[in-house]
Amino acid sequence: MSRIIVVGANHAGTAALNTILDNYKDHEVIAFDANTNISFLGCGMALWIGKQIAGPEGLFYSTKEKLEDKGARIYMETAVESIDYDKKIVYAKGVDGTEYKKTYDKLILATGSLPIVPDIEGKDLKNVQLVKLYQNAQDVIEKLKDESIHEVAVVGAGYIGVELAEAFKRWGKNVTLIDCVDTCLAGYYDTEFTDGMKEQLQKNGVKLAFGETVQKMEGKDRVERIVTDKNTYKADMVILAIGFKPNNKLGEGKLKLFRNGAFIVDKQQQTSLPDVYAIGDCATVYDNSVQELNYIALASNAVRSGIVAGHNCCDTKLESEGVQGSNGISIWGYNMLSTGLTLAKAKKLGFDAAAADYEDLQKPAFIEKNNKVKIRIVFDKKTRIILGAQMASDYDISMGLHMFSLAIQEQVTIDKIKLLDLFFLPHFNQPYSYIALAAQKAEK
Ligand SMILES: Cc1cc2nc3c(=O)[nH]c(=O)nc-3n(C[C@H](O)[C@H](O)[C@H](O)COP(=O)(O)OP(=O)(O)OC[C@H]3O[C@@H](n4cnc5c(N)ncnc54)[C@H](O)[C@@H]3O)c2cc1C
Ligand SMILES: NC(=O)c1ccc[n+]([C@@H]2O[C@H](COP(=O)([O-])OP(=O)(O)OC[C@H]3O[C@@H](n4cnc5c(N)ncnc54)[C@H](O)[C@@H]3O)[C@@H](O)[C@H]2O)c1
Repeated sequence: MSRIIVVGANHAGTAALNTILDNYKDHEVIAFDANTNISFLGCGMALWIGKQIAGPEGLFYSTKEKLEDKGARIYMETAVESIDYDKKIVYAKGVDGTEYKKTYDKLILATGSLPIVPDIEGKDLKNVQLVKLYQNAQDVIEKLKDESIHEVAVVGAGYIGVELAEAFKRWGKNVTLIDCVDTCLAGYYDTEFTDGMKEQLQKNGVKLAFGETVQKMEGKDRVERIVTDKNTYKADMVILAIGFKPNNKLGEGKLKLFRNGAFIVDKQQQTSLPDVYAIGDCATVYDNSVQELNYIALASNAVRSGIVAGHNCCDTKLESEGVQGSNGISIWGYNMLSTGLTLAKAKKLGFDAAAADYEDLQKPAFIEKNNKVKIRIVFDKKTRIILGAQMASDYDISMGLHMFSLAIQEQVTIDKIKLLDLFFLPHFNQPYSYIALAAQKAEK
């Protein structure tokens, strides 16, 4: 019986474990996780902190017991400290001091990511918080109950920062959202779209400090102020949310790394060493929008990569379809979605790119309860291939984005969308869809 060891049992690890345990019976399956919990949905953290859900209970979909019932052996609060890749041995240590030495036939690294911490003065002051783990959310919620905390500064207006800005306003705190670039969500949307989110944040009382670089945080014991190159803001709590980096410690010097340190994997999730796979936030993805390797830390990518590695580990050849980095956000009911490249990013990467934009009502004008919707399709002017799409509305337009994700994956041209058969029912949409109308505006 061959032995598969999985290191890390959050989204990617759990997906791999379930794939192996549900489909294959002739393997001994062992997993180690350094944390106390499995499968924590960080995506629900802002909803929990913002009191939009009653508690964290629903934010977990698996446990040690569930996985062990299926036949695995799961060691929680047990960190893998080193791996001898030549002898195929994993060395781990539990919080109680117990040491483990286990050989493997196949190894899956699912060690995830770590929040990037800027190396600035004051980063170790009390109430300077990261938000990644279940325990981080618990800490933040405890601190929010402290009535002496009025001013919250959030550094990084990416996905986590924007979602948490809303959550803190829901507690009635004064929130300053700081980003070094001059808008929010700049990695995912062009200015024409981020302007809508800026407006939504301001309308709901979030103070925006965009285009400002944080230089230090000050305070005696607890943080009191945050200093940027342009201003100083009062801050009783500071959230650092400036992105993730891959947790690659176990592969250093042994596995080939991407430019940001992620384990380079092929479409079967195999690393540069045979029998060693890497999945989720610690690994690269194949990005169909640029047709090359990339790093995109998302739970959606993590679970798919776990499935792929699970099958390949058990000798069923399965290749990833690649990804587009499809993503979405909903802030006080304003929904934004994107996939692939923004126009700005496409141009920066050297594509001769253009955007086709359209704005409309979601439903026919005779429907009273109606919402504005905005769409942008980014395409390559030479090949006409769709490179990206962005959508925004206070209507739930999320399903529309999936089609663009597939279009990018399959390298569809924008001209194919112009007369595409899109269903119509007045309860949902218009006979002449804004998706097709946007495509028809694509310059020749
Ligand atoms: C606040 C927040 C909101 C998010 N919202 C979304 C969203 O809406 N949509 C989306 O797609 N993504 C979202 N994400 C990103 C998503 O959570 C990550 O992409 C996802 O968690 C990656 O899963 P993973 O299993 O690869 O890694 P991780 O979640 O980082 O898990 C890695 C696991 O490995 C364990 N581990 C690490 N090193 C060791 C070791 N040496 N030994 C043993 N165990 C180890 C850790 O304890 C951990 O359990 C969000 C993230 C955050 C923080
Ligand atoms: N809804 C979702 O899908 C969702 C929600 C939360 C997190 N996530 C994912 O989790 C990962 C981490 O999220 P995140 O919000 O930390 O990263 P992010 O990449 O979304 O945003 C980071 C932000 O920090 C800014 N920044 C970088 N360095 C800075 C500095 N020194 N000072 C000030 N600002 C700085 C960037 O300009 C960017 O706006 C991402 O991959 C994200 O996509 C996804």
